[in-house]
Amino acid sequence: MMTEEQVIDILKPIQEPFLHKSIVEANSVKEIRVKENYVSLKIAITQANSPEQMQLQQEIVNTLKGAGVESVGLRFEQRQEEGQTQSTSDETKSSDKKTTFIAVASGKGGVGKSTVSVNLATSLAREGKKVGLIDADIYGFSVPDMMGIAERPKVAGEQIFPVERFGVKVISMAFFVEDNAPVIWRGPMLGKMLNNFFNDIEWGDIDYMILDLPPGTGDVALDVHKMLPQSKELIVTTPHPTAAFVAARAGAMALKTDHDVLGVIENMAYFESKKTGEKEYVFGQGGADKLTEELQTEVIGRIPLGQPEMRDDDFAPSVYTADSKIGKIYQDIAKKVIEKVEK
Ligand SMILES: Nc1ncnc2c1ncn2[C@@H]1O[C@H](COP(=O)(O)OP(=O)(O)OP(=O)(O)O)[C@@H](O)[C@H]1O
Repeated sequence: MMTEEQVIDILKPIQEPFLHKSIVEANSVKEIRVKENYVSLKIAITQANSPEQMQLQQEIVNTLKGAGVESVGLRFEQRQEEGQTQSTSDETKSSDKKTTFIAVASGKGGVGKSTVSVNLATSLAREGKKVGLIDADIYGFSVPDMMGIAERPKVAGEQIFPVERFGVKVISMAFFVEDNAPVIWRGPMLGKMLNNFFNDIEWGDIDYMILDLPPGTGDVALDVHKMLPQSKELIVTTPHPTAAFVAARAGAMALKTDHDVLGVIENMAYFESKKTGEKEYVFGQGGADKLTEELQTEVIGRIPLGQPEMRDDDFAPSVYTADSKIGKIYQDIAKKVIEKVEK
């Protein structure tokens, strides 16, 4: 049987991922228990529930097993400044109390719901918020491509860690299907999958959880409403009166299920000439105003037509940079959302 001192010796070469010194030297090993061929450890890490924690976990397990330990039990906790530690083992999931859920909905496809979800999430993160984004558009998931996400979530045992991009933690159905195969699921399966997105992912602390809903008022939208009675709704429409008319149905569903409608975002609201600054209302005018009247809410922002700049160094085809004109409009939208939620 191994002694505690021997375990410490074995752990010495392993680095604390954030402090760049050994976990032993950094006093990260808080508890050691050895019972026959079983070693149980409690480790304090600078950033609990991070991908680094997962790598450290693997390294510790592999190292101990390499030294002949048969089974390893590991618990992590958040490292505290004053040498005090607080267990986070029960807090790995997002704590619902603090998290504001915002479902982004539209009456029909193609109005820019996913583009708005992605840019709202990124802008909230730019405001310093902890943001999660669930691509709940499980039939037509597009968020990873839009944000230029190539990697897949890290998995450790039963834990799944969302992929982080521009400070936003992202989970999409795209991560779980092979080769972009279409998802053909029936209603009950969809609800189950959404449930998994909420409960089986290690979100950590989240201030704002954005949900990119499928277009329309189908099963998934309804499931989200049932599952998250507290979620707030943001409705995306184009300025065309017909689009707004269809969007009103999505809004009506939110209201019927007692959900708070935060407001309306009018996307593709106008085209602004770079030369003259003149605005052309390509898709008509008045749709969002009509919708807000109907839903007794307000227009949170109007986004003109325009594609994000293409950047080779940080490819994300649908994310507007912070200093671009549309990026700034999204920043104002994020500020307004924060003000409305936190006032
Ligand atoms: N303001 C805009 N200016 C120019 N193009 C835009 C704008 N907003 C969105 N688009 C483009 O319109 C297309 C549809 O956008 P997006 O996928 O976000 O819509 P959606 O409502 O989520 O669609 P679906 O419901 O089919 O997933 C995309 O190609 C997107 O790049």
